[in-house]
Amino acid sequence: MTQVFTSPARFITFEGIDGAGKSTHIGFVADFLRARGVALVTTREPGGTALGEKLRDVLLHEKMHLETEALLMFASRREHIAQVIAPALARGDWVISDRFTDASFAYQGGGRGLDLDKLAALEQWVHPALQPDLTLLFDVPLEVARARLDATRSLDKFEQEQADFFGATRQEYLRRAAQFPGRTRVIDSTQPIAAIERQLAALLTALLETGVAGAVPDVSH
Ligand SMILES: Nc1ncnc2c1ncn2[C@@H]1O[C@H](COP(=O)(O)OP(=O)(O)O)[C@@H](O)[C@H]1O
Ligand SMILES: Cc1cn([C@H]2C[C@H](O)[C@@H](COP(=O)(O)OP(=O)(O)O)O2)c(=O)[nH]c1=O
Repeated sequence: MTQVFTSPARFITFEGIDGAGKSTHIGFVADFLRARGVALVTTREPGGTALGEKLRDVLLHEKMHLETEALLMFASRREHIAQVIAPALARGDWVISDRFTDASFAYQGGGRGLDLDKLAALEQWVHPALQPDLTLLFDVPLEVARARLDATRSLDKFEQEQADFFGATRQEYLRRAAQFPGRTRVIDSTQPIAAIERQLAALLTALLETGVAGAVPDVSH
């Protein structure tokens, strides 16, 4: 089925602790939307621009002061918004970003303990008027995420953190989800991939048809 989709552009972000399954599902969501005529850009943070990818390399592999880390995340984000996100939305394209500002609250705020007021000030500075229209938070217990990571890849600076770091990161993600229920949908990422895909398909169908994603459906039966 192909249809020309003419609703306003949408900004969708994917969030979750490392190993929750974001990368696994971004391709599914992008394919699902493209098949329905949506023009979209997929991108990621930190990164998404030439400068941002250089900052990503530094951020993922070098030790630095916590506030330097937070500032570089937002510096990368500023460039990303200017070069990629804002122009795409202005053209009418949708944008799917693997992480955005919720990740800074979760990792630098929750995980590392940076004062949330400082992050709120950076958020207000860098994107006072921009928020995602839909945030998909892939939520799993730490043990599940850790087992998935151990099975698949060598770990970067963040992924080498310990359980208490990811516990606090997950809690801050869930706090942000509760703070912004209008845009956030929490996906139980312990489910099989096929079940998660059914939930995502239902959310996206509702978004395309009504402009609102609706509640995460129960697909257990
Ligand atoms: N629902 C799931 N059930 C089982 N394995 C999964 C599920 N989601 C992801 N995985 C696997 O877990 C690993 C990490 O997933 P990934 O999407 O890379 O996580 P993230 O991008 O959130 O760090 C991959 O090997 C992926 O195949
Ligand atoms: C966007 C962002 C990411 N991060 C971290 C979370 C991740 O551990 C790391 C890179 O994210 P990610 O692209 O999800 O890693 P991977 O490619 O291994 O799946 O950056 C922050 O700490 N703060 C931020 O604001």
